[in-house]
Amino acid sequence: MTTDVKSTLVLVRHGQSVWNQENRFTGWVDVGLTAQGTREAKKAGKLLAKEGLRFDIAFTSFQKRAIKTLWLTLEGIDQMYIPETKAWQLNERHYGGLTGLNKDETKAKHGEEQVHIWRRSFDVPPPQIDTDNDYHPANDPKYAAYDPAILPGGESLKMTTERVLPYFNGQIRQFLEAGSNVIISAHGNSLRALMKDLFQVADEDIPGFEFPTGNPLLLELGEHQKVLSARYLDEKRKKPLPM
Ligand SMILES: O=C(O)[C@@H](CO)OP(=O)(O)O
Repeated sequence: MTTDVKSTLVLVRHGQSVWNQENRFTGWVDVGLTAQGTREAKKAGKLLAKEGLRFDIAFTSFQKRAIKTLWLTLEGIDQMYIPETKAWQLNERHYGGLTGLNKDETKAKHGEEQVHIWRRSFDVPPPQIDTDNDYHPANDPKYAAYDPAILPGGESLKMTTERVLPYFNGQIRQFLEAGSNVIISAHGNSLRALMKDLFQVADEDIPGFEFPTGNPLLLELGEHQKVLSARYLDEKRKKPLPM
């Protein structure tokens, strides 16, 4: 173990979802895991079990693909007892007017480059949808308790960062500061928002980073949550890291 480690943070992107498999822009649509996604989440638990870590608290989104991934992962390490907080702020980036479209068909219509910009750029949002659109969270009973004005109808990664980071700083950082081990099960882009902050990735470099599904990223953190080490637990399915 690296010296001066104060806490451990594990970030896990949900296992493959039904719309990942169908190659559709998903965002806030609450699709479930596929059979492969379920296997990936169980494997995440097995990989974590080998690390012998004990977690103090878990966080996840309001979306069942991430919630189920958390549950299967915690089951795999026999730590289902830990407190678990769900927050919409950890949801996937809202894909606005692209929601539900097939990614390859969208490339054929708008070009590869435009689709890459929508998917991976820092500050280019997808087309916005109105609050009367079926895909707007204002029409989803899960978000009935929230003011529609704060719920997104299409977000860039930058906009996603603007709700993920205040949540992380206000609700999660205190546990890491106190030396607790924390697991967050979330989504490709809400996790990229966190990665950007934790690794201090420049806006222009963030398109180069993305999370594999169901592969826990284990971060050893020092003082003030400085990243001391980072590695994906499934070596064969890892992606580049900004360190
Ligand atoms: O569709 C989505 O919501 C996300 C994650 O699956 O896709 P992308 O890879 O385009 O960020």
